[in-house]
Amino acid sequence: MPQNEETECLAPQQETPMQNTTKNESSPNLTKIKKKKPKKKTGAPAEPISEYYQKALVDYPVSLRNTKAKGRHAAASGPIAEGTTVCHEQATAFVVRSEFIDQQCHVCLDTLATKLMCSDCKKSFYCSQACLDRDTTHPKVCSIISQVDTIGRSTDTDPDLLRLMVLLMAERMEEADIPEENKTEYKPLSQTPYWCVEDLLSHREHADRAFINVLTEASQRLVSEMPESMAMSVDDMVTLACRINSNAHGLGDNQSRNTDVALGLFPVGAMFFNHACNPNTAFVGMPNGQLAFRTIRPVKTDEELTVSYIDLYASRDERRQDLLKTKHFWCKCKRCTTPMENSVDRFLQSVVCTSCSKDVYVIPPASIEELNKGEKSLGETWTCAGCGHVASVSKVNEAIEKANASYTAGMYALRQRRDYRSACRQLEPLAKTVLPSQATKLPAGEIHPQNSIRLNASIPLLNCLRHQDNIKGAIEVNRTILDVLDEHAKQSLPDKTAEISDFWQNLGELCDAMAEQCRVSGRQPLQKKWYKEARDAYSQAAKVRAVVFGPEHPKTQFVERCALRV
Ligand SMILES: C[S@@+](CC[C@H](N)C(=O)[O-])C[C@H]1O[C@@H](n2cnc3c(N)ncnc32)[C@H](O)[C@@H]1O
Repeated sequence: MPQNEETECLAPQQETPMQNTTKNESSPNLTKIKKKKPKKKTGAPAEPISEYYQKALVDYPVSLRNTKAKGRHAAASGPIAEGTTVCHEQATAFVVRSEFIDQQCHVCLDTLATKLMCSDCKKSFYCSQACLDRDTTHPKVCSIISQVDTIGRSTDTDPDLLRLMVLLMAERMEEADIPEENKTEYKPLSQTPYWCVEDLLSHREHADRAFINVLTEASQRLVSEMPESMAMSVDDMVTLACRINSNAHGLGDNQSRNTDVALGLFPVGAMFFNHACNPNTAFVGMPNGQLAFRTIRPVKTDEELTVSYIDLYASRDERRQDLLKTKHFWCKCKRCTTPMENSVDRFLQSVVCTSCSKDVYVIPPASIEELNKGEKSLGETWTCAGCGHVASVSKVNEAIEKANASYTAGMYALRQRRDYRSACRQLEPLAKTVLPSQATKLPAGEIHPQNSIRLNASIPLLNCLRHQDNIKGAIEVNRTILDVLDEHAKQSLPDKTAEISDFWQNLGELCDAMAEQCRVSGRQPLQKKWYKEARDAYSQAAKVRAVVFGPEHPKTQFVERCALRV
């Protein structure tokens, strides 16, 4: 059922004008009139869920709901153990991102050893004749795809978005002949039909004017390359692009770390899995353009199944800004509504108290208006959540500004000058830290060990150290990252995520490399020690991946094989 986007979206921008209207209407007379209480959003059902979606999820322990308070969402129909698949879907369409276009198979997403390339557009790549034969859509869109990069460049539009639009329009064309009554038919793991895409929220009303303008131009150009049977109105194409922006999911490759190598539209998952900043479910890319939603913790009956659309370890202000900008809503999940002084969020953006050296000064979160304007008032003083010590904002902020300056300088050295030494000098002090579980007192007046800037600095630092062949240094940073993620998990954030498994795999590879160095230099006892460390790290990666991705997933099996090999 198409949704009413105005009532469905819980975006704050819509609430603000409504409040203003009430204010403007108040006149002296109104004091005599009883003010109507604003209607509270309740758990009452909104529109019923279409039969197709019920069938698509009938084999999973979920109940599909549509309430005024939460919109369409999935809840647990009974208690669910961690590591349970709660939705598994074949994309209506997906594309390999431009950056990886000749590195992954466009059908199964395997990393390409041998490459079969479409000789006409030179934009479509396959690992085997079997995959090439399975791609029955490509011949219909090949000539349009060959124009996408040129159109993207000249209109300043993302070519990946344009390619996905073209593939979706080809799917729409294929469906034109299916009788209406057959449209609710569902075959397990068959591609979700295009008509479901039209049920998705578009948030077009919130889209940037400049984005709509460039898309209008790009759509006009694309449509001129298409046969009439595939074309749709430019206006509908712009709405389709907005739907993709609000609902598409990234897909990782089949073997390695969590890089998004592809982008797909999965209407069932996108429609029923809302966001929470401390989710109980993760979405994971599967081979062949499929997406699975799997629980990462035990879930109680009736609990909503939620995923995170954004970086879990970003500060509250950063997460809110990201969600407002990209998804157009103000998150009201438990993590976001717990007072700062009781929430893990206070550590992600603050400085260790100079009086107790245990807790941090609470930095009040920004308001919607401040985030929309990009300006935040800091106030005069901040208070420590642990001992109540009051500090002047300028003092606390000095440490934050210093850390930000080091981070910016490090990233500039890395990205603009490829100066790995200088990048390391700037980033290293941010990455090194004493953790709360390892000391009774933390370094007073410094950014907290869990401050998000430390994680942001540690990841590029790891790459710099690897680049300089400083494997020992990289192992130390990798271990600190895992310890910081463990601290977060102790304060209720998930302890099993794709990122955590990636850092265990990374540690395994680094220890493996150390063992190899010892083998070459004939240091046998050390070689043994490093192999054991590598084995342990790969086994940890496998344990986490068995929950997040499932035991059958190629990524889980890959690290299991690594653990057996070393
Ligand atoms: C991928 S869709 C999620 C599915 C959505 N419930 C639907 O009915 O189509 C993303 C959009 O859902 C809404 N949404 C998701 N999580 C939300 C949350 N925690 N609070 C408010 N709105 C949310 C926002 O409008 C967001 O842009």
